[in-house]
Amino acid sequence: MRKQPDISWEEGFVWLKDRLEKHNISLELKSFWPELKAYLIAFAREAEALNLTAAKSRFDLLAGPVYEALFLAKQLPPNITCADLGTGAGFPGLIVKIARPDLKIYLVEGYAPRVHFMEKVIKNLGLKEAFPYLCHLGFKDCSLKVPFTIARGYGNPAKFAKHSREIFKATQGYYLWRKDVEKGSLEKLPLRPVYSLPVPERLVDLLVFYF
Ligand SMILES: C[S@@+](CC[C@H](N)C(=O)[O-])C[C@H]1O[C@@H](n2cnc3c(N)ncnc32)[C@H](O)[C@@H]1O
Repeated sequence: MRKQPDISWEEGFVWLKDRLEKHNISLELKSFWPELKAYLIAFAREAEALNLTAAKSRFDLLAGPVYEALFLAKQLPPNITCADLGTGAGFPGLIVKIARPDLKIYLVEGYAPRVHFMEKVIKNLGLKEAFPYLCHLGFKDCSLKVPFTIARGYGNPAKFAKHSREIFKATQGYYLWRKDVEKGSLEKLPLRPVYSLPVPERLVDLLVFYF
């Protein structure tokens, strides 16, 4: 089968801006696009070395994790401190930070090379109040406490709720639940989300927990 040509960064910008506008996600993409693009280029370059499956194309990256992270970024209250659990190379936390500079974010990850990658990106972009944090949660002690947690792809919503509450003593958590990947039903969760928001045009719900 012939490989589809990918879109250019310019086309990607227009596509993403249109999608955000279409769904009333009022973020000023133009103001943080240079940092976002620089981060995604670094990610695409190193994803394989970090044992992360790179998105198949630039378009997949923008239409999937980036768009979902921006949807989440729009929902978060101003000036909060939060931790992204199992952030990998920075999804969604680093994207949220780039779009929402008012937030203080800890990027918690158990695999050291991914933490080193985020340290490098943060330094190169000159981001303030973004802190990669190496810890294998549930296996190593974690002294970090935060009022808010976020995550995507952390295994399942139950693990997210348990670690948010028990390890971080968080009072609220926002979880991007990929329903096609993480099977299960919300009825069976030990703690139900207070509400969930469908991410438009994705098989993803943003679950909002009060712990
Ligand atoms: C499926 S990846 C998802 C990465 C990213 N959040 C995303 O949406 O693309 C899960 C990540 O969580 C990390 N992780 C899983 N369990 C963890 C734990 N208990 N403590 C710290 N990191 C964990 C893994 O190392 C991996 O980088």
